[in-house]
Amino acid sequence: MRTITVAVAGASGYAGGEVLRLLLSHPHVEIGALTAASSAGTTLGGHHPHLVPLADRVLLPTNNETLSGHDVVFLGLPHGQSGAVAAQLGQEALVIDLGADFRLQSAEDWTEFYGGEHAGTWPYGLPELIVGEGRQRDALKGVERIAVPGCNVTAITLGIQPAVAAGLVETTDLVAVLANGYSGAGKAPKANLIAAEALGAASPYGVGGTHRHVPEIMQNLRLAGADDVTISFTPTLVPMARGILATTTARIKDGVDLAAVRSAYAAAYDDEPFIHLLPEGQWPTTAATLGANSAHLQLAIDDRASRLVVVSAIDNLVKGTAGGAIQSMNLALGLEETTGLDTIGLAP
Ligand SMILES: NC(=O)C1=CN([C@@H]2O[C@H](COP(=O)(O)OP(=O)(O)OC[C@H]3O[C@@H](n4cnc5c(N)ncnc54)[C@H](OP(=O)(O)O)[C@@H]3O)[C@@H](O)[C@H]2O)C=CC1
Ligand SMILES: CC(=O)N[C@@H](CCC(=O)OP(=O)(O)O)C(=O)O
Repeated sequence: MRTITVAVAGASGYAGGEVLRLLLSHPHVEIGALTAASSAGTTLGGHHPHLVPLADRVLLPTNNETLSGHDVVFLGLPHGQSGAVAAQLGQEALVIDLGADFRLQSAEDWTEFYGGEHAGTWPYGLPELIVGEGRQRDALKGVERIAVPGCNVTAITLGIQPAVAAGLVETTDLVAVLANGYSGAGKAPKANLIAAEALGAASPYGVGGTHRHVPEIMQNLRLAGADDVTISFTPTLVPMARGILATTTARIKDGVDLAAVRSAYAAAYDDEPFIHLLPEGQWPTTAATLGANSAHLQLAIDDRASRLVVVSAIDNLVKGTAGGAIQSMNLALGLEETTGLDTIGLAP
């Protein structure tokens, strides 16, 4: 197998750093240019001291000159910045955007939730997404562009899509709440992340159907088979560095019991290397997924409320971003999908 050269734009950020941490264990990858914006000229070690083998690498400015000549370019840039950078890159490189710019199919949704001009739509990098009778992985082979999903979207989609695809639940009054670690917000200082106020507190954000991941979740569940989707989604920031614990509930259809639901989830996920439906009675925790490209799921039926309850846990930076991105890269390049990725978490 030839060596794959990889450049990472936004290497000083959390998502770019996590791509590099994982790629350092990828057997076929050689790490090329690392770029940033205001951090250009500094060394990577000053931003990511844990990436010891790359500590002395100097960050370059982000432009066509520094990013060209690689087989793969990862873009870990703030929303709205990837379009302009990607437009300069030729088709010879596989470009993988970790941001939101190319995820949505609807330009109206983009303008409503992000504002401004929609950059376009790229093949969506969630290999396990159920699309009709198939999986999204089939659409990723040989592609030159990939849009990596939002991390909250990944946790919720993986949690509820088997029930939607199997027609076991109503899809017009889905409810999802989740707890989210701070790293999901990126490294730039933000008002709601001042340590003295946020440490020790759980605080909601994006309340009232305003979070920009709502249209992306709906897009996925339509692909999974829902004719009509409505979801009320509320994230909460909790004082942990990484991790997402999502609880998604849906009104269960008459006559559907837990055995039928478990069997639909087993059929959907038994062959998936990174998705684990836990044994009955065992509940997902973020800790068990930290550092791993895993999603852990568990199910219950709330009989009194007639609702299916699905709890899903991921590491936002791994299965939610960098790990999912590398899984999709492997598929696009014709490598074994699991290359360089593992399922072993970092608990406690
Ligand atoms: N954090 C997470 O859990 C997840 C993040 N993502 C997505 O990944 C992307 C990056 O997020 P994250 O790493 O958290 O953000 P960070 O704020 O941690 O990092 C942003 C990076 O982008 C660079 N940058 C900023 N502006 C520009 C620009 N105009 N041109 C080039 N580089 C620029 C920064 O460089 P400098 O140091 O010079 O400022 C930095 O390297 C976002 O789109 C985010 O939504 C997706 C899923 C999950
Ligand atoms: C804590 C926190 O703010 N989390 C972010 C995670 C979003 C994310 O990383 O996904 P994108 O690529 O779409 O930005 C949020 O919920 O908006």
